[in-house]
Amino acid sequence: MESKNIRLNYDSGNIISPEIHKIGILAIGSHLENHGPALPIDTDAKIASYLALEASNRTGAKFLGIIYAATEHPYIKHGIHIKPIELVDKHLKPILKCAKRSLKIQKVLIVNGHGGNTKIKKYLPTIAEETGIKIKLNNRIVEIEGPHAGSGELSIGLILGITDPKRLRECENIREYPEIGMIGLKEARERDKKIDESAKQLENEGINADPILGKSLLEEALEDIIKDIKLLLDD
Ligand SMILES: Nc1nc(O)c(N)c(N[C@@H]2O[C@H](COP(=O)(O)O)[C@@H](O)[C@H]2O)n1
Ligand SMILES: [Fe+2]
Repeated sequence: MESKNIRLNYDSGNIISPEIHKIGILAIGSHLENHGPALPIDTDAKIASYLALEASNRTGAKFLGIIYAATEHPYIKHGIHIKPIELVDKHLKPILKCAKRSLKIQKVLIVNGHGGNTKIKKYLPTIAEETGIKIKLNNRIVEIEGPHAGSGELSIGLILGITDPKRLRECENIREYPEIGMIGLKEARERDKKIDESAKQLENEGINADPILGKSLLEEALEDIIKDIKLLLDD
């Protein structure tokens, strides 16, 4: 039951401005994607959720949770994904409309933790038009984390507590875990030059899970996310 005559304390707490309550932060990752033996299948969802919640805590913007699906090129066979248009129509648009209706959200920063989701960028103008919400997509962590399920994600996982350090040695077994660095995903490497380069990078450098690297990757991404929140606030 909604009570219209409650005056809410919009200026309370650690917030950058009372106007921040119009801004929502929505995480998107992948919950069903292989990341070798030392990382869970929902690594991308957990990394995106951590970044979205931490940015929300540091700025006061509203944390809107996470989308339950992800998209990917069909030739990258390391998880269960849906088509971009399905992700947009069945998951993204409904949650944005609900945030506007229930929380009076007017602007949303989507924090992405999965490489394949960068493809939703071309749908954002249409979604904004249809929902009346200003939308920005932040891919920073995906841009800087390096090869899939490689040193970057393993290091981030050490900070988040989702990497199993006892299984790091098994990451050398590419036959068993072809998704690591996408080294064993032959078709993906043939179809996408960037993926092939990323695989070669991991083959040359090997795996090195380092909490100092993990912390610096997360802080660099958070800095970029908070910059985007401030741009949305001023827009
Ligand atoms: N080029 C490219 N296309 C995709 O569709 C991808 N999923 C990726 N992934 C790259 O691998 C790293 C981690 O990926 P996830 O976040 O685990 O999907 C990162 O460097 C991505 O750019 N790359
Ligand atoms: Fe990942």
